[in-house]
Amino acid sequence: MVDTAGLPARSAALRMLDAVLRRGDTLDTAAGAMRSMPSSDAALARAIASEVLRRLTDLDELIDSATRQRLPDDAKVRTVLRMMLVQALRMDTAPHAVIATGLPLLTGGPRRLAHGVFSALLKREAKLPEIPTLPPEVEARWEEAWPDRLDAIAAGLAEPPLLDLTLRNPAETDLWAERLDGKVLAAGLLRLPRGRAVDGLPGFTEGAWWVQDLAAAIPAMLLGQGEGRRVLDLCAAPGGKTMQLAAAGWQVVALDIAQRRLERLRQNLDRTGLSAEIVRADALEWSPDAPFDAVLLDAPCTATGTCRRHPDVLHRIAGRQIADLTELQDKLIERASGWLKPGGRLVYATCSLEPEEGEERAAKVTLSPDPIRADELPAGLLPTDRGWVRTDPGMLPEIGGLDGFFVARFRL
Ligand SMILES: C[S@@+](CC[C@H](N)C(=O)[O-])C[C@H]1O[C@@H](n2cnc3c(N)ncnc32)[C@H](O)[C@@H]1O
Repeated sequence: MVDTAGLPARSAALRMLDAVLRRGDTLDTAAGAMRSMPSSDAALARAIASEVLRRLTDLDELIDSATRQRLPDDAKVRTVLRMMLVQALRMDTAPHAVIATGLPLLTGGPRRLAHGVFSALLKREAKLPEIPTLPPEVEARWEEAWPDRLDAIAAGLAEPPLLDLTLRNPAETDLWAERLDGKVLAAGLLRLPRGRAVDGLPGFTEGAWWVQDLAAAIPAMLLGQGEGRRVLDLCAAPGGKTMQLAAAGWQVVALDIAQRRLERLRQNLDRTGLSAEIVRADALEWSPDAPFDAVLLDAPCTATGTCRRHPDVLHRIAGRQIADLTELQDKLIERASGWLKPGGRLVYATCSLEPEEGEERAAKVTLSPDPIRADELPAGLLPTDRGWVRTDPGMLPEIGGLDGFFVARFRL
């Protein structure tokens, strides 16, 4: 009997890939359209689509080696073949199951072609390289920006990331490490194996923690304990850093422009029992009534530093988006700098691997530098010569890596 139980997940993965590669949607947006599917199918669809996006360059090279005429980049048969190959070569799916759930996505000639190419490559014992090959434009960009880090960054992309949690109460780090069987990354930060359903884990319902990559936890850590002082979390939603700041005793004003993301911020605060004043506004037009002791600006960016969990950024982001965002980042920094009390601190962060969105923006800030010290950072990370933090997915490989982030701190 032909096993086609997995067909809806493959069909959804195909739609997700089409949305990302042809329409330029984010993987999150494409996955959002799968909301009505059973969660196990949606999770499998996302895993297949993510793995294809992570390995696209190498998958296409295999496909091209087995076709007489090059298939167009956007041909459906190419995308189906990418999915079939990634499942067989990276996801341990048995070839007969791959065929049974892949070929029904096609009809006629393309179906025969996919069958032939897939079988020929398997017969030839084709393999994908351990370390993914980056798409040429990304490789060129990062080669120029990080010539010594390029191989490590690509190696960091080979596997999806582990599951990092930030605890509401860092004093309970050992307790939650034991309950969740997690590894302690730093006070208040745990790392768990991937693939566990987050909402079923101990402590989720009571809001003892939230999901946040190790690198994403650094910016708020650099403002220390709030002791009742006022901080503006500028570009706050969905609120990972708002919760960190509130848990560290800051009185937080959490501002963002996006209503839906702010709803998630509200839900996150409700679940964790933490509080913040929520403001929905365009930061380019809003002004506060009184200056703040600190501003954390986690600026909108290309998010290329999150390429391990969002491999769509490897295929969607080009120079034009980077240029548009740097303009917005400069404006946000300028406004945020004007909202500080004397002696107040600004932390600027982006989850980007593009120096234009990090180092180049920080170099233009007119506030006084407030260099970050090694003892403020999780073990194994060091500040740069200028007292900034630069992480990339190839760092800390012994514990499973971390997202790419840039963080700088200034003082008025
Ligand atoms: C990197 S995300 C913030 C992530 C958040 N800090 C966290 O830790 O969960 C950037 C945010 O900037 C917001 N944003 C973009 N342009 C904005 C603007 N002009 N005014 C206010 N927020 C803006 C987006 O809606 C998005 O939520």
